[in-house]
Amino acid sequence: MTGVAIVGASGYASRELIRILLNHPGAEIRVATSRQDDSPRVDALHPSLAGRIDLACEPFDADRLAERARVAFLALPHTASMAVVASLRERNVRVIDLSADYRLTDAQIYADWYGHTHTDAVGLKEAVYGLPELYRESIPPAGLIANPGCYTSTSILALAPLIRENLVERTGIVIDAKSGVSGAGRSPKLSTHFPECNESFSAYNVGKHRHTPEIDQVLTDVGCAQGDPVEVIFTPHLVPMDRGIFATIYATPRGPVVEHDLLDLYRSFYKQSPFVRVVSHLPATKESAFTNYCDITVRVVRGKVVVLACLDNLIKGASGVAVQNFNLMFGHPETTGLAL
Ligand SMILES: NC(=O)C1=CN([C@@H]2O[C@H](COP(=O)(O)OP(=O)(O)OC[C@H]3O[C@@H](n4cnc5c(N)ncnc54)[C@H](OP(=O)(O)O)[C@@H]3O)[C@@H](O)[C@H]2O)C=CC1
Ligand SMILES: CC(=O)N[C@@H](CCC(=O)OP(=O)(O)O)C(=O)O
Repeated sequence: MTGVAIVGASGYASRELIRILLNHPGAEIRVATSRQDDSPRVDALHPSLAGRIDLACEPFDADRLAERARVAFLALPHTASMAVVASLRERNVRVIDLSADYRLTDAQIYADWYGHTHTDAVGLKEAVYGLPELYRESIPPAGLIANPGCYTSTSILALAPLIRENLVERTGIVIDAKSGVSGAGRSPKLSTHFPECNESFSAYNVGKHRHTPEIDQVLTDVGCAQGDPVEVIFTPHLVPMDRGIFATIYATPRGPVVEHDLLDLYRSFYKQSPFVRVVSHLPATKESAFTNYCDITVRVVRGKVVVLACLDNLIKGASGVAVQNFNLMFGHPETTGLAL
């Protein structure tokens, strides 16, 4: 049994993570942290967990955490993660970071898109990008996992087969993505206040969303045999639903393409990946909600390739993939605990 710590236990991603780990035969949650003064019980923070966990939150303390846990899941906002990772790695605690702090390999690109200087160069070097479908071999020995973002997982999984096989142009790929409101986290903000977002559908951060360089970086790596960098046009939207990401992606083929051949390519590309379902119908967020699946299909429309993909932002986009990474790091079958 592996002792686990949940750092930032009061948030939405943590709630899902705790729910999954409570059913995991190889994990025991021994530490939960929060900055709240009164040491709240986890089930007081998340009433849906009532009767399932008997643990109170405590302030973050690396020494006390390392006495009880071999791995820490960090569900903190970006910049808060990089402030604690070194203290955990020095104590030999393995880290799965759900924030964006270790996903971009270049500190300057991080500063350009996040508006903060990166303060942990050692961690940036050590981090492994935790998208098992693409980096399964690198994850088992990793000390620090950069868990991918929710929009990014959807977009990267949707495009990886086309990029790896060099079937589409690498610039001018349009990713039109929509997210449910839980994607913005639990802390209240004006844009996610009920009267602002209910019955409303809006785009945001057009041309400057911080997931753009993450998608570019990973897809460029996926297609590195062919050299040219990938540059996507990524437009996120907020939709008035609780959870789910849906991406409609348009790419220009480099030569003639046939829809059923593309579907075969996707099936073959993901045949070892239990959480990617290549479907022939048009997927919907309801079909992947509360699961660790990413559902993908592909169409050819008037000479363009159109890929449609969706997943649950809190599970396959955050906590579920974090548990996939935990499984690979600690020698469990990748699907353990994830038959949701
Ligand atoms: N929501 C989603 O769909 C996804 C989220 N992520 C990432 O996962 C991480 C967690 O997201 P989510 O659960 O949605 O966020 P929430 O806002 O719901 O929770 C974050 C938690 O972190 C703690 N926290 C906030 N600020 C600080 C700080 N400065 N220092 C220490 N702790 C802090 C808070 O706990 P307290 O106040 O009790 O200390 C808070 O509950 C984020 O990095 C997010 O980008 C990734 C993919 C998808
Ligand atoms: C709806 C909404 O606001 N979504 C968040 C992204 C979700 C998330 O937190 O993902 P990362 O960890 O990858 O940043 C946003 O656009 O910033």
